[in-house]
Amino acid sequence: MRQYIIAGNWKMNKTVSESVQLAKDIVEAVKDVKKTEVVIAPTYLAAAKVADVVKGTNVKLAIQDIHWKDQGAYTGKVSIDMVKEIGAEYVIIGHSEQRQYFHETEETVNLKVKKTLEAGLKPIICIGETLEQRNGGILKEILGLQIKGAFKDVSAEDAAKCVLAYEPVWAIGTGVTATDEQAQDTQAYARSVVKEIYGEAVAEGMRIQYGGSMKGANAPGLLAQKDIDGGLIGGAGLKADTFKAIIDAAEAK
Ligand SMILES: O=C(CO)COP(=O)(O)O
Repeated sequence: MRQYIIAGNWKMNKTVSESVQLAKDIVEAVKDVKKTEVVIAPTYLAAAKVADVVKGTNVKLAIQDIHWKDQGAYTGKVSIDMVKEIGAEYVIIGHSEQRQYFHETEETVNLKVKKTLEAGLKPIICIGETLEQRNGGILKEILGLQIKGAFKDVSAEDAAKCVLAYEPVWAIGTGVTATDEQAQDTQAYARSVVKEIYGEAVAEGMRIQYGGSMKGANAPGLLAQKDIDGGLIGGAGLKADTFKAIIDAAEAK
């Protein structure tokens, strides 16, 4: 049985004080959640203060990105040691917004995955196709490249610590969700690629989140699918009650 993981990716939303407040609201809202792993990913600026809020609670901290170098002259970037020191457990890597707007490539995703694992933290590796790619019939090819690229030279033991997040680009922030069937079919395919690389045990153990306009109303249908093990939530993660509605759907399974 794979444990559901519901993660709120706050993206470039919330000031530091707003982030602290939202973290407090979420901690309070989920204090009785037992089965589901709950994760939040604030901005860099708010991360250390949010870390203090979630310490000792059942809410875990993720960071939205890292640089793969240990330290040095990389203006604007944050290293894995900085992230580790404040107690983050997860790092979101390869988000489609990073890929679209900030030159993220399969190679940089792979470097970040390896750096995160080396430091003992867990990557949430985002994959997903654009509408043009889906309509052009290259969905499987794209996912195959993304998954194989992310896991290049990563051992099976390390791969087993990773979470995959399938986020169709056309469903992010658009209000258009993949249907239960589209998400299930694609995620089953993603799992088959993991199996091809690492075999049955790693593939069956790996959690694969769905992301893209997930909310309380569509979460029960999505989370009922065999290969959907949670959600990476954008918009609905910015309020404790809408985030909690998705967690409730996971808890009810
Ligand atoms: O990109 C996402 C999470 O990383 C999904 O965002 P939305 O839930 O706003 O569509």
